[in-house]
Amino acid sequence: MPDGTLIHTPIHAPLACCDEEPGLLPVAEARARLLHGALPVAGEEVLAPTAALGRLLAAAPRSARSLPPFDQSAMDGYALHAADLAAGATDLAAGAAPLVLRRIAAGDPPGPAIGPGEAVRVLTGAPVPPGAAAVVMEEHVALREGRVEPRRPPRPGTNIRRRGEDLAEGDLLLAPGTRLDARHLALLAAADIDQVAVRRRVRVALLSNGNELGAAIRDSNRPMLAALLARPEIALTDLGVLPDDPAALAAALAEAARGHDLILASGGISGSDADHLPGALRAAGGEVEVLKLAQKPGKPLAHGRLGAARCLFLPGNPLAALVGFLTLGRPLLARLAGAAEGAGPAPVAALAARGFARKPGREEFLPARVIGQDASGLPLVEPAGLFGSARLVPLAAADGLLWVPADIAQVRPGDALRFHPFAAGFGLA
Ligand SMILES: Nc1nc2c(c(=O)[nH]1)N[C@H]1C(S)=C(S)[C@@H](COP(=O)(O)OP(=O)(O)OC[C@H]3O[C@@H](n4cnc5c(N)ncnc54)[C@H](O)[C@@H]3O)O[C@H]1N2
Ligand code: MOO
Repeated sequence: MPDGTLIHTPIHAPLACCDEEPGLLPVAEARARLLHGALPVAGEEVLAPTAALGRLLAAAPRSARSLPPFDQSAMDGYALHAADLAAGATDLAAGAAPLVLRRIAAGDPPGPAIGPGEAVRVLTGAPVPPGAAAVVMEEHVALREGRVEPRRPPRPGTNIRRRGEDLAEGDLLLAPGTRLDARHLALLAAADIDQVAVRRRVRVALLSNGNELGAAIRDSNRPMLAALLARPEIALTDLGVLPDDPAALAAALAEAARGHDLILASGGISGSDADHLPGALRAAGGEVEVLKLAQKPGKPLAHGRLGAARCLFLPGNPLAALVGFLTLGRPLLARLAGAAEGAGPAPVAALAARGFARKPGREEFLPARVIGQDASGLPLVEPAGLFGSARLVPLAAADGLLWVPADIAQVRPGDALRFHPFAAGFGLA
C-alpha cells in the first residue's frame, strides 16, 4: 500500500479547464438522449466467416452438424465394452482381460462393434467403435499376450466425448449482435458454417472544424478519431478540416448527411461567436441540441440529426474529444452497428496510489498509470502528469483513464476507484 507521502499532490495545471456551473447534465442522461431513437443500420452482407472478422452478426447462425460429430476418444488408450468395466482388475488379470482386436487412429472409420471381452486400441480424436463404454488411458494398463489389463477399470463414459454433447445439429451457435473474433471463427469452422449474415458497415463522416487548424495548430483530433474509427464495422469518410464559415459548414453537413449514418466532428461547439457547427446544422435543416455535461474533460457536446444521419459534435480540446468519443460516441456507434446491448468494456477495480484534491461537480477521466499491484492483485494507479484537456503528453504516457465520481472532492491513497485500461490482458478484438 502506498505510504501517503504524496497526498494532496496537485494534479491540475495552474489554470484548470473549467469553472463549475450549475445545471450540468449527468453523462448517463446525455447518453440516454443521444441513444434515444437510434437504431441499428438496416442492411446485411453475407460473408465467409474469415472475411467477417470483427463484424457484427445480423442473424444467428445454426450449426450444420453435431459437435462432436461422432463418439470420440479423448485419450490415447483402449476402448472397452461395458461388461468389462464391471469386472475387477484381479478378474481381468486372471486370463479374462479383453483381447485387443485392432487400432483406430483419428481420421479412421470406427469399424464394427465390440462385444464383451473385446478391446480396440484408440488414439486421441479417433471414433470409438459401437459398443465401447469407456476408454482407459494407455498409462493405466498392462499389455500381455495381446490382451489389455486395466490396473483399475474406468467408470462408464470415461474419456469418451459423446456425439452432440457440445452442440446438436441445428442449434443456435451465436447471438445476433456478436462481434466475430478468433473464438467465434473457430466455433463456426467446427460447426461447418461457410457463410454468415453481418450488418452492413456504419458509414461515418469525420471532420475537424477551426480556422486555427493548419500551420500553427496541427489537427490532432482527426488522426486520433480516425484511428478509433478504424474498425471492421465502420466505413470512414475523412472530410478533412472545415473552416469557421457557417455557409460552407452547412453545405458540407448537408452533403455528408446524404451518404452517411453518422457525422462526427470536433471543435466549434462551445457557444462563442467563433463556434459555428451547431448553427450550421440548424441552417442545413437539421435538429441540434447543445449540452453541457457533468464530465471532465468533455463538458461541451452537441448532437442532432440531419435527414437520416445522426450528428455528434465533440469538443475541440484533444483529451475532451477523446473522452467524449469514449463515453458517448462509442455507445452510439455500438447501437448503430447493431452490437448486443451491454457488450461494451467495463472498468476494473483499482486503488489510488496517491491522494489528490479535486473540484467536485463533474465525473472525471484522468490519464493514469499503473504503478504496481496491492497484495490482492488490484492495480495501483496514479495520474500520469498534470491534468489539462489540451494536454496530450500525459495521455500518451498513461495506461488508461482513472474514473472519479462527480461528488468526490478528495481522493486518498488506497481509495477504491474504477479504471478503464487502454489494453485488456487477453483482448481478442
Ligand atoms: N466561455 C466558455 N468557454 C469555454 C467553455 C465554456 O463552457 N465557456 N468550455 C471550454 C471547454 S471545457 C472546452 S473542451 C472548449 C471546447 O470548445 P470547442 O468545442 O468549441 O472547441 P474550439 O473552441 O474549436 O477549440 C478548443 C481548443 O481545442 C483546439 N482544437 C480544436 N480542434 C482541434 C483539433 N482538431 N486538433 C487539435 N486541437 C484542436 C482549439 O485550437 C482550441 O485550443 O471550450 C472551452 N471554452
Ligand atoms: O475540459 Mo473541457 O471539459 O476541456 O471539455
